[in-house]
Amino acid sequence: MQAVTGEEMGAVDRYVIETLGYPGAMLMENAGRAVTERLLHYYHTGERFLILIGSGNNGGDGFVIARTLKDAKREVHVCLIPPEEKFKGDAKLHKNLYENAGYTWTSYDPIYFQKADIVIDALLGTGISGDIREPYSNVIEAITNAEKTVVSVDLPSGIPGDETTVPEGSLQADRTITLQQPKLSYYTYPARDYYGETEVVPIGIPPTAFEHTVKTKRNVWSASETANHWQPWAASSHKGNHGKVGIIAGSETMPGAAAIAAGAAVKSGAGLTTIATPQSVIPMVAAHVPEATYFPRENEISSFYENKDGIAVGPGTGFDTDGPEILTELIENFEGPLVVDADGLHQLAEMLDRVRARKHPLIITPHPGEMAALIGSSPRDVNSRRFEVAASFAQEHGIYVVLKGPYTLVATPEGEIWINDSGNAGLAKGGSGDVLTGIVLAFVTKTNNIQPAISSAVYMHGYTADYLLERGVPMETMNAMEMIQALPNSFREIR
Ligand SMILES: NC(=O)C1=CN([C@@H]2O[C@H](COP(=O)(O)OP(=O)(O)OC[C@H]3O[C@@H](n4cnc5c(N)ncnc54)[C@H](O)[C@@H]3O)[C@@H](O)[C@H]2O)[C@@H](O)CC1
Ligand SMILES: [K+]
Repeated sequence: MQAVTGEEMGAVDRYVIETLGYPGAMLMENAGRAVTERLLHYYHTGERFLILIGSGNNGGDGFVIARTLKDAKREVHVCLIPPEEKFKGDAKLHKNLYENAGYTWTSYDPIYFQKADIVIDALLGTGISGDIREPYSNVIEAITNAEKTVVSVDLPSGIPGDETTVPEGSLQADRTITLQQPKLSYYTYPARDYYGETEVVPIGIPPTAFEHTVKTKRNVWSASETANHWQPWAASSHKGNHGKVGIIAGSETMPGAAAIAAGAAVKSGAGLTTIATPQSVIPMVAAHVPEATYFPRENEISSFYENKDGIAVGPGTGFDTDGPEILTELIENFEGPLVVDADGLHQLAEMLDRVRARKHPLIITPHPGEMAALIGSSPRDVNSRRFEVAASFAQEHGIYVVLKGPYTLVATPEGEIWINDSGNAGLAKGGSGDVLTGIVLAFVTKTNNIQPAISSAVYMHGYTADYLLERGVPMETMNAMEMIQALPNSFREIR
């Protein structure tokens, strides 16, 4: 499913209307009917509806919803927020149809909240710009104070379609029925919290309209995509087929990161895993990952990477003195997929010219803080424009960016984005990133199809946390070792 900004949705609408000849009023009819169908599905025990209508096309949808609910003999009161002469175009047409059907409305008065069970928010849609102005800010405050169930049409009023900060006083919906495509704001926080339960309903716009108008591809990657891209093991395979991976990880103060990343790689299908870590750390890590072989990091690193099919570098390395040289050498000379995480990312900012010159896949897995350090900005800035930051950094440097967080984004060198929809807050703790690095490394090794491999790894990482949560493991106690142990179960369910 493709996610769009408000502006892109507007361009799609214009294309459908002007180039394909669909009447705008028909799309509005489809939109309103699709919402009514869902409302009748959820609320079928005599609930009373109050529909609040704004002056734009979101309000126009409101008139269709009102008419079709009344046709279905439901109890509905309709309040217009702006004066009636403000309605134009398709919204005005549907206001007329509503009236011609013999149905009535009143001006807005908060008294009507008293006789309502469900408030339908058809105030503001993707046409919002800037802070919420009167009279809408007042009405939204009154909705909040009324403490009724709120269902928003397309998006909660105030929240824009694109990713940005949330305007103060935006409406908190219990449920949102989004029209045709999910909007970017749905995949960004804190905007996501305002949507409540959300579903997307089709309104009859054909795929060709998106192909012709939306330049940036941003698609959701979920269980079905992961299953479709699963690489089954052939019966005749041997350990060399599944990739020889190398993990440069761990240090005296952070040995666990090596054990976790390598443990995850071993359980995610890597054929042979070798860990490069300081000599003194090897016995501790080996006690946890007996399947791996070991390489003292003090040795010449070229003999470590030369025969590998994929390398990950960074978890818990601390990387003090030898870090930059190792990373530079890998970027310049290692010919397989190279995954750079954690401490490796701290050095990468100084090597971006080398990164751009690299011919082989480079995958970085920053959290917003690490991403901010790479672009010389703040985590707050990154979080307010995750899509833009991930896509432009990936494109500019010709790499794959895995920008972690809720709805982890995978951006490709072409600037396409894949939005991951698995995972929960149990992942927001130390060690979880090391698990992801191990799974990503195992999946990207021995394939030429890098983006599906990364997205599948990200999906499985999140899904494994969901699997644990569903089986009663509290988010607070979820840890990296449990995640690794649960991989066989979550793999079995998805592949
Ligand atoms: N053909 C189309 O374009 C379709 C549009 N649809 C609906 O139309 C919506 C978009 O319609 P519009 O582009 O008319 O815009 P909206 O209906 O979202 O809002 C536009 C209105 O909001 C006011 N406004 C904008 N920013 C404001 C602010 N900060 N504070 C207070 N008021 C503000 C404007 O003055 C204008 O009256 C979609 O969200 C969807 O619900 C659907 O009917 C499907 C078809
Ligand atoms: K709305």
